[in-house]
Amino acid sequence: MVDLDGTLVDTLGDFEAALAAMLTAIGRHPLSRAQIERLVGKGSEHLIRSVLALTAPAGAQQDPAAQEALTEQAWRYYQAEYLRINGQCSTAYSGAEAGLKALRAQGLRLACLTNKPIAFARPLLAAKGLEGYFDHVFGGDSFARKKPDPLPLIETCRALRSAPAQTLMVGDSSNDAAAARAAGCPVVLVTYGYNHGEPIRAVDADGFVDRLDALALRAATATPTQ
Ligand SMILES: O=C(O)COP(=O)(O)O
Repeated sequence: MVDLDGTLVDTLGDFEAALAAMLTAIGRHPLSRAQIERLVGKGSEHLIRSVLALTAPAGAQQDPAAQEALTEQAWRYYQAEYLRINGQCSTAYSGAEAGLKALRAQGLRLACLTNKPIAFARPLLAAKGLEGYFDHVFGGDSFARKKPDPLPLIETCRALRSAPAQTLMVGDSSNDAAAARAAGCPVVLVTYGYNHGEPIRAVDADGFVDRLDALALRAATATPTQ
């Protein structure tokens, strides 16, 4: 199973554009890509709440009800804008499509498992010509809990009809690795993704690859995994 943001597609440009529109609409300044990179990977609700906390006017005290109302409003702006620009400011990583194609050619069943809402994930994969490689696509709202909880990985293994120990998670972050460890799945991390702005090689994983097509080459000589 393969993560989406930071693993298959570099989506920072989409996040930057959608967040800038949302922040401007509520009278705040846009964030830089470096700031956004640290916040991506834990789903949209976490992103919106973190962005609102980071851009809150200094010394401002808000009561919880007003804060919830602002979060709701921000989410509505963000969702509409993200759906509008989804895929326009993002690029599939070099080697991503070739890697998926080669893994499929080896007879492996593939799932995309992202914390992105499913309503964002499907159109993005379609826009980048990647949707057809997957037997299943699951988003952050497809199950009751998101990565780093093991539940989405366990459910994805079930959908793939593959035991967790035989099912490889490919991701770009400590979030993906923690979920894989908790689910009992082996995990390989790509070295070019976001990892919440932290160095990727410090993360506990079973391997690292610089390109997805390099992973496919390695899989061709190893035990079958999904
Ligand atoms: O947080 C997101 O929206 C995307 O997260 P992902 O790295 O699981 O694709």
